[in-house]
Amino acid sequence: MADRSFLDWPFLDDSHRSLGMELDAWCAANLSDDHPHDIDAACRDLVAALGAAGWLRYCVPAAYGGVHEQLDIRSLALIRETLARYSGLADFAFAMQGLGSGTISLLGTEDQKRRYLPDVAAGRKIAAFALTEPESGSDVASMQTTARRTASGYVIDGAKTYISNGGIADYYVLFARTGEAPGAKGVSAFIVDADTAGLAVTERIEVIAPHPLATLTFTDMELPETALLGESGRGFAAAMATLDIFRTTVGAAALGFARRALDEATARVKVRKLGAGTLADNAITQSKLAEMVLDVDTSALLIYRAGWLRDVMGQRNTREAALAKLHATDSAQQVIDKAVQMFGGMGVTVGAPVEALYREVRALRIYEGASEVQKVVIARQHLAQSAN
Ligand SMILES: CC(C)(COP(=O)(O)OP(=O)(O)OC[C@H]1O[C@@H](n2cnc3c(N)ncnc32)[C@H](O)[C@@H]1OP(=O)(O)O)[C@@H](O)C(=O)NCCC(=O)NCCSC(=O)CCS(=O)O
Repeated sequence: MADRSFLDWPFLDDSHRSLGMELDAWCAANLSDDHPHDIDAACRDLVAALGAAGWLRYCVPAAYGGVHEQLDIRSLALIRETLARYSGLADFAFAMQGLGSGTISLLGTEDQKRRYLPDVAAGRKIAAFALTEPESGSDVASMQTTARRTASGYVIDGAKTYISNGGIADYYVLFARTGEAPGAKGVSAFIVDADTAGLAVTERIEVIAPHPLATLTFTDMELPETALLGESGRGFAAAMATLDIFRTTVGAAALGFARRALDEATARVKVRKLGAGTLADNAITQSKLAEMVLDVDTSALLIYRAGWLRDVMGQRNTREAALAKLHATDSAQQVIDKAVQMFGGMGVTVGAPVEALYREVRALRIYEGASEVQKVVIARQHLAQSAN
């Protein structure tokens, strides 16, 4: 049984304690370690199941079928870390409903919110967030996809890649250059239904922890004016504000993977014979276990602090979200690597839980801003704050 004592920490309240316990019970009854062959179908089923059970209601504000008046980062983090302990794909399905609707929750018009958010919360619409391009990953401001203004709306040309849910999404939140100014100030956000003429899924991408992922191209794709999401020219800030919420939850998913690895390793070392005792009696094993416990607890503290700062204190948490993502994803990789080592050959055997965790955790140090980007964000925030 995973350590649940963190639920009593002061960053969380009673609603989080019951959410953590109820979701854990749901996961135990409904999720498995199986590796499905048809990933698209498995994802669709997971979105439908998470929607039917009410967990996706945490992805949208209460006025549109959600639970909290505004997105509660601690709930999102708690859900991601709990799902990730049971199933990487279930965590993925949940995460993308949040990331792919977050900009609408933050900046959408009443009509846009009513059109998309209740369906996202119910699991009836699958969401996606289309930011990364073939020639611009970390450097968002240099994106090349264009949105040309016309009398009736916009015409979009360009490409996006590594788009999660690409190919199965019902709509995409798309970022494109409207050109008010060079760089970050000339980008706008749009909502694009997947069946819009001119949108094509041109490549499906296979990765080490399978999930739906694709390259999209846009050729003379016409959008109405009502597709604009937020103010024209403010799309870069909109993307960053959305990532401020969801980067903390990427850390939480990594934490869930790390907790599972620690549980698997702990159970293993208690029974694995070594000399007259077990691996758990060995000082080197104990040193590794201590480092794993330390990494898990520090990640949890950083994650729930980042959420609390925004949820409760109402403060911008760009710095804290970046710290949480950086530490939780990097250290989860190390926790899982140690667990694999404790399992020996069994740890790299296909189908072993720690083998799957080893593959699942890797992308989290890259997506929603690589570890190197988080360091840039943290250093800039630190320098700006130290100048005051
Ligand atoms: C690396 C970066 C942080 C660098 O950004 P820039 O140097 O190009 O831009 P800045 O000068 O920092 O900011 C420009 C502008 O935006 C405002 N801003 C910046 N951050 C925020 C924020 N958090 N909230 C609100 N506003 C913000 C800033 O104040 C400036 O405005 P003014 O000039 O002051 O008016 C950045 O490029 C970056 O974060 N890169 C990482 C990209 C990334 O995370 N990609 C992830 C893609 S999504 C994904 O991976 C999931 C895909 S899914 O699985 O499908």
